[in-house]
Amino acid sequence: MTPAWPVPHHPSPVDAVVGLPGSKSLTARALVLAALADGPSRLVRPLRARDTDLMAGALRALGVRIVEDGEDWLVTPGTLHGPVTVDAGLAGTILRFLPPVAALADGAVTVDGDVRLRERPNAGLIAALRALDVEVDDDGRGRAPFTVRGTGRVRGGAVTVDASESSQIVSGLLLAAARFDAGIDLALTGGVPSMPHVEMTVTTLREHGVDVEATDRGWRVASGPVRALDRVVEPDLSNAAPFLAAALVTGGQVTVRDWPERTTQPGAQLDRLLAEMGAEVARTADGGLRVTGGAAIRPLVADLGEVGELTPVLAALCALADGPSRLTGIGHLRGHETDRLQALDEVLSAVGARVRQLPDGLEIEPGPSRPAQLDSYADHRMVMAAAVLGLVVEGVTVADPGAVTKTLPDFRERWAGLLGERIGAHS
Ligand SMILES: O=C(O)C1=C[C@@H](OP(=O)(O)O)[C@@H](O)[C@H](O)C1
Ligand SMILES: C=C(OP(=O)(O)O)C(=O)O
Repeated sequence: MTPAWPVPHHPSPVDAVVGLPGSKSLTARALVLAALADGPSRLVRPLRARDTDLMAGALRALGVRIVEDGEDWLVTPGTLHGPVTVDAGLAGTILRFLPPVAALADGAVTVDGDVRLRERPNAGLIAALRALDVEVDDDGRGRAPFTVRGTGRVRGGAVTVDASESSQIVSGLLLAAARFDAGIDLALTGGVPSMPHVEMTVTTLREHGVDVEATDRGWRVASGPVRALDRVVEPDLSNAAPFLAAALVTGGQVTVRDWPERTTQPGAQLDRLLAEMGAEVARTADGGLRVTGGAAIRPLVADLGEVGELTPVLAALCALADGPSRLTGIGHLRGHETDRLQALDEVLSAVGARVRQLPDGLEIEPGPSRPAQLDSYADHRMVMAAAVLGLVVEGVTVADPGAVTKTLPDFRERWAGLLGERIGAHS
């Protein structure tokens, strides 16, 4: 447990240009595909944070060579083998991307992690692996800890998958499928959240020369080699959310450097969403995204099913808006790092908003703000949401803010930099 964080109070307009480390989601995919490739790959500026370091550790344990070269990672595939126990921490990307890779290994691979990881839904993935004749020992509900007993090869072929609880179930199967004997013909039984993340998987696979196509009911991946590939990892646009939100909350201006022209990251939708909330959004001549806040924050009525991971910061903005908001399409957030609908209800209510939980979302009505001692819920994005609230709500503290190590270990130093403060002044 890290000591509680008194969140900086800074209602005056911020004016800052920030750069951000690599995308968690792109780093995870790049690592997995480099591990399954036909030669060595270089990852330039991968995210170095708990989720991605644990992913690298898991792949190393399976026989992949991953070494540092300055800020880069050099990945050299090896013969995948067990027996091994993998620490997935609290990472959904490891929980869902690693088991199909483990199925290609020879030997038992046990996946375990934090207490909360053991509650994160995964039944759809385990059922799909079993349908492909992969032996898996689990608690009967598909949750960690479970053991994949690989034989060095996976039959592959047609499989029906329930990915209604997480898009990562689809992504995990597609990422490894080119190495299955018959590839995969994946048909969905129901809906899937976070579609941009599945598109990110498809795009990343194609960049590695994998033949993948959308079908009527899902996706088909042909069996074949995964080409090795050197790649520069884009900055994490979801982690841009709290920094850009600071512009709205304080009526200031924040530019995020190196905003990609084209990307599959869901954070790219921040330009549209923040504009809906009253911000002025523009591209800068040198490739940044500049967000300027106005006199007030407009409420948001939106289906966030495609961009679920943006919800905590957007919900914090809703609590500071000039009218009631309604966020829907995010029932699956109950299975994230914490039950995010419950956590947001508690946090936003504590600072004075009136919150109503819906089966698939939240209604948020701003109220007179009040100081509050908040919890991080071991959730990086809840710490970031609290940081946004604390800019204008005086007296906000967050217990155990170290949760940010999941994707942005130096978040608090960066936040102090945004505000033109030195860390230590407030923490
Ligand atoms: O594939 C990925 O990298 C991710 C997919 C999404 O998962 P869910 O579909 O479970 O929400 C997203 O929320 C998560 O942060 C990252
Ligand atoms: C849901 C998230 O993470 P994970 O990859 O662990 O699912 C997230 O980062 O918001």
